[in-house]
Amino acid sequence: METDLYPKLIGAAVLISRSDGRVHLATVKSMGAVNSTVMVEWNEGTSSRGKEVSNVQSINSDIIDHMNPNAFHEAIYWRANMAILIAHVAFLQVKPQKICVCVRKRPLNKQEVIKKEIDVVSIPGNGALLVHEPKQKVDLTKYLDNQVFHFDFSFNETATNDLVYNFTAKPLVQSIFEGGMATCFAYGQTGSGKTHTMGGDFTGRQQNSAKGIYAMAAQDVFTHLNHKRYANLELSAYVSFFEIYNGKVYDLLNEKTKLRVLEDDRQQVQIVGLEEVYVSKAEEVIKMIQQGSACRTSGQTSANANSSRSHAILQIVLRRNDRAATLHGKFSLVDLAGNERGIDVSSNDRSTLVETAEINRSLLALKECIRSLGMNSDHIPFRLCTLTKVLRDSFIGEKSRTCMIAMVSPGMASCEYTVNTLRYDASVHESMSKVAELEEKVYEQSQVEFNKSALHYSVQDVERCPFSLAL
Ligand SMILES: Nc1ncnc2c1ncn2[C@@H]1O[C@H](COP(=O)(O)OP(=O)(O)OP(=O)(O)O)[C@@H](O)[C@H]1O
Repeated sequence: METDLYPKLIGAAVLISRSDGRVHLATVKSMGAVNSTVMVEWNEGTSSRGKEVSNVQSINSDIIDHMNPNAFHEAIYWRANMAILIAHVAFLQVKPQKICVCVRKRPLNKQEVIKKEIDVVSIPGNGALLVHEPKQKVDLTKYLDNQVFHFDFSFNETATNDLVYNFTAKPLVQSIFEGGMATCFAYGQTGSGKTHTMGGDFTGRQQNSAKGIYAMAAQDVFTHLNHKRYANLELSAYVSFFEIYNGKVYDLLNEKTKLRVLEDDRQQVQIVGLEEVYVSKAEEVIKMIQQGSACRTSGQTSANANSSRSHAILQIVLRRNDRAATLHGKFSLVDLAGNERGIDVSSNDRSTLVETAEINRSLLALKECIRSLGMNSDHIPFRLCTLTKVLRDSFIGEKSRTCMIAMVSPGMASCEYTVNTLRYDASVHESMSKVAELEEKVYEQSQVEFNKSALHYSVQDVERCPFSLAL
């Protein structure tokens, strides 16, 4: 195998299937140049596990170059020559889903640990999540009500932003180059990790914007843009960054100028005067993320001292290099405001309560839109709020792709919110399943042939992963 291809595989997401039927999300950590070995790592419970697979046999450089999840075939074939371990790694065709619904649990934070909060969320893997909700019977005996939720993917507290990105937003980058609209939402209770996931890791109050999904998506957009496959499309990338606060739009790249949202006679929604900046490399986008995040509206809630009280939307827009700069594709990355019940907001101030009511109203409207989409309804209630209005074109059209990542806090004190978030996410997941079933049938006919019986994991899981490894 050509060793210069190794760096391109590092960080790639793999799905590992164990002989006992357990499935784990993993990443390629390193590639050994000497004897063609690959080291993969995954999380099991709270500990991290790794495995070295040796004797990598062949690799198709063209496919690795493209890293196109929609075009993966069995282009890479690795076989481990160990007695107990027979590894079969294959690039498989990843099914481009209309909507992917995932959940991510954050670790207990310092305050929760000091308060000796009990972790009530466990992630057994394979898209499942368990909430152990403490309840009381009428005779006052206490018991744990264990509720199970199922999603496309569930990430535990040890998952990195990289891993979450690989399974959620990364597959959507491709779709905007194919002329589609993609949207990735981070949803959850205030303080559950939405900004951490989208905007980047925090070290104290400092946010590392290069480590968030915004930046990773930008990086991938430039990787695609610079690839020979898309050269003839003659595309350029532009970025806009705005927030929706109390139903009003503010430009985060232009001193928080208040903007108007108008709908033209062709039902195209326009944000009048929104700054759309030409960008030529990911570093420029990272600077804009820092600039925009710094002026986002924040406040204090009972769960987060520095809570974002607005929906922030970063859009990476692809335009053709023609005179009209025709829109080719658009990726909207949305860090939603934290959902919190009005009575739990620490302040009794009327404006804070109005703010909370507005946040919850828009989140409900968003769910309604996604639900209507899931039911293939003729009427999608986009006009319910500003958030759904400005994202109108992200939902419509055959080529639109959406990913919803629900964040949950693990502490017992957050249990009620966690369950609410999961119900919201699960209902989105459920409403899309009818569409998914139909797509599944069509897709199965066009699926590349591979020996399903040799793989222990469910076909559905495999199709969603960039590539897979059976142990
Ligand atoms: N996966 C994680 N690993 C480590 N720390 C995390 C993780 N997720 C969140 N945190 C930490 O938890 C705190 C709150 O996270 P964050 O601000 O991202 O929450 P949020 O959901 O955006 O809240 P809000 O809606 O109030 O803005 C931050 O200090 C962040 O660093």
